[in-house]
Amino acid sequence: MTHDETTAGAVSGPGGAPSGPSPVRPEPTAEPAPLFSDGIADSAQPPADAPRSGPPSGPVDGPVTSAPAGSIEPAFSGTPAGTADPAFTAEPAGSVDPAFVDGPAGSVDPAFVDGPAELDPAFAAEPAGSADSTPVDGPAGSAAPGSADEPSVDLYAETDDPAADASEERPSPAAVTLPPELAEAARTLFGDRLDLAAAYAELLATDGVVRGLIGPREAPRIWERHLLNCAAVAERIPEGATVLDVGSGAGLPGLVLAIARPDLTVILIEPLARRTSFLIEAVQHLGLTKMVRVFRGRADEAAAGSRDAAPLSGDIVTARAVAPLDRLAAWCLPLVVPGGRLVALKGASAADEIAEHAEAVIRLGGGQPEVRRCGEGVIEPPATVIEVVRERVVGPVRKKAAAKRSRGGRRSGRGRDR
Ligand SMILES: C[S@@+](CC[C@H](N)C(=O)[O-])C[C@H]1O[C@@H](n2cnc3c(N)ncnc32)[C@H](O)[C@@H]1O
Repeated sequence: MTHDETTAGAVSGPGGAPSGPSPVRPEPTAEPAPLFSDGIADSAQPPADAPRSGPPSGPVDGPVTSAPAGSIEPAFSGTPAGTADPAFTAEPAGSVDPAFVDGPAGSVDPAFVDGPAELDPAFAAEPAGSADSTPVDGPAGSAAPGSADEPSVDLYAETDDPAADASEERPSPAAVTLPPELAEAARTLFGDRLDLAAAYAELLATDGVVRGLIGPREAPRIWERHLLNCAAVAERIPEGATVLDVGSGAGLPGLVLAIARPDLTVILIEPLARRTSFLIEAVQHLGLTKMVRVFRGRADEAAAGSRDAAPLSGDIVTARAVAPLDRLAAWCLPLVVPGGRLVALKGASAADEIAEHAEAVIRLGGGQPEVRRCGEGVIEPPATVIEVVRERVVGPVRKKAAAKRSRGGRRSGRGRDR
């Protein structure tokens, strides 16, 4: 069932508002129930455990070309019109046309494009040496080397000098040809949207690299490390769900999920200008404007809403390589409708993160975090996610408690002084 006609109206209100039964079913319906296990995948994180397909079953169809089906524009770049985003002045020369920031009129909700951009000072999620470590308005993000959530740490770390990237030759789309040994897995995960996935892979490997969003050495590994790994998570998402992808970066996993699952409504939440520009263009290029929107801002800004944008919430909130589980829960649970789930793509760190952060997650209104493996029998190793059901709506407890404590403290302090 396709919902390509889905519009912005499908986005529900504040995370805490909805009452009644959750639209989220506890188990996925998109595919026969996979053999979920609570065991930990060896790791789903590139590069250590890049997913590989199962043994190739006979001859494959050969390389998938990047030409997507009919509705997709043949070329990603073009002659844009509009206003340049000053943030683009820092872009590698010639790699990005600033006028593309706003995209063709009407294709992306302006309120989303122009969302607040200041970065969370606790922006430690921005990996070391990120190609895009300069936030639009906020403080430069400092990296958390070796932080636990990292499928992309290596991915981004390879592009710590965007200018250097820009000086490189534009990567060849051929670099991202679907390896024959992954073809079966790709067909299973993307079905008749495989051409669309190929178009996105090409975009990542060309514009994504040129614009410093991913490292040049990622290009040949895009299928195994990124597309298939992210697409495998689709089995955890119920039919027709609204998915918010926090810290989408170049579209992982949100854009991949939108490609693999046309029944979804997807909102990509990303604060950095260069990344949101890429996302907007990618959404347009792939012909996904009816089901995917781009919100420029932080997760907490998306949850809070503003005068121009209603608070966002979704049945499922995804995140990959964004923050450790406790911080992720603080950012993402307010975006999840009660009964819905946070689905955090993690690797070998999953069990450790749960051991370390489960208490914090529960304090924040989440249920006991669970490890799930996705894509078993399709990719090897399967993708590992941590899932957290939003069981309770928890207000800004810390702030209130802190204020009370602080008032009480001052009172008792004054008392003592008197
Ligand atoms: C390491 S990148 C991962 C990008 C993508 N998810 C991937 O797996 O390739 C982390 C992303 O999270 C975004 N981010 C960091 N803090 C955020 C916040 N508070 N709200 C939303 N996005 C955030 C950053 O801008 C960055 O694009």
